[in-house]
Amino acid sequence: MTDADLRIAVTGAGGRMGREVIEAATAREGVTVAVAVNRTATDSVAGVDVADATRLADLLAETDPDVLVDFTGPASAADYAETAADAGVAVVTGTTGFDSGGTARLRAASETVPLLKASNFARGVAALRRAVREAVAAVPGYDVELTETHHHGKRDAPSGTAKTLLADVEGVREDLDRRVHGREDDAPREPDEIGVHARRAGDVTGEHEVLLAGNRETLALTHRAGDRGVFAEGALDAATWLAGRDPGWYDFDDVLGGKGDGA
Ligand SMILES: NC(=O)C1=CN([C@@H]2O[C@H](COP(=O)(O)OP(=O)(O)OC[C@H]3O[C@@H](n4cnc5c(N)ncnc54)[C@H](OP(=O)(O)O)[C@@H]3O)[C@@H](O)[C@H]2O)C=CC1
Ligand SMILES: O=C(O)C1=N[C@H](C(=O)O)C[C@H](O)C1
Repeated sequence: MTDADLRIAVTGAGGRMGREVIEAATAREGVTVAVAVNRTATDSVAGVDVADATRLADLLAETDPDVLVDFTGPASAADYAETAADAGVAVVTGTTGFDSGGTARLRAASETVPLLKASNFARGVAALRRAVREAVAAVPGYDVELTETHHHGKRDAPSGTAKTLLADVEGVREDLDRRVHGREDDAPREPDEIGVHARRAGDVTGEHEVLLAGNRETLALTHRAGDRGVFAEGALDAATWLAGRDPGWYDFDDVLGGKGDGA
């Protein structure tokens, strides 16, 4: 499927990311917002009417979009994914903060429809993840500290991207088996720790830094998102790629790596 015939549904249409997705979609040639919903009453966004989210199932049945794009909260994202699965609509979710039960609900939905989940839709973060895995492997024994900074409206901490990066580090360094969140103690750092620091301030869009230190040197790998458009564009790229795929669980690397292209 190409951009030319992509029709999307947007949940959380009144939120920071929902608005950004609608604005990016209406600006992108060939993409149509078929449905937009929000929990609380919301005026139209970029000329797109926003309906009450309780009507989502009916609206999906009426309009039959290709992909539902969700940036909401973990409880609603799981609900919306199930509603989309019931309607046979593919799901792209960028929502973060799922517990194991929420993730299991998404996994169950992915047995019925294609579902793509990513904690970060910036291409630079995909590159950061690769760089982090390579760097961590290249300097065994170095201390690893991860710091993320976000706007003061963000609810979940640490960020979904931070958790993804932590899993990446732990996948390479099995000796790092203890996440230390913040640091408040009277003891030196232990070698099995990964320090995790979440900062919330002002309107920072999103920053992630992985610091490696040892052997009289430091190496810092950092990504800064300039604005939310970068996430919205990545989510639309993901939606375009996902439409028409087989049911299953996909991530943003599948889109960037071209896995399954032409299918
Ligand atoms: N993967 C990525 O690249 C990115 C992911 N995110 C993630 O996207 C999510 C949303 O972020 P952001 O847009 O900044 O958040 P906002 O708080 O600005 O918006 C959240 C939206 O979700 C809705 N919502 C939240 N909880 C519920 C619920 N229980 N039931 C129904 N609707 C609900 C809100 O509705 P209402 O208006 O009624 O409150 C609102 O429309 C977060 O998890 C964030 O981490 C953010 C940026 C990039
Ligand atoms: O809530 C946000 O704003 C962001 N959330 C995502 C996360 O939790 O990693 C991605 C991005 O950093 C912005």
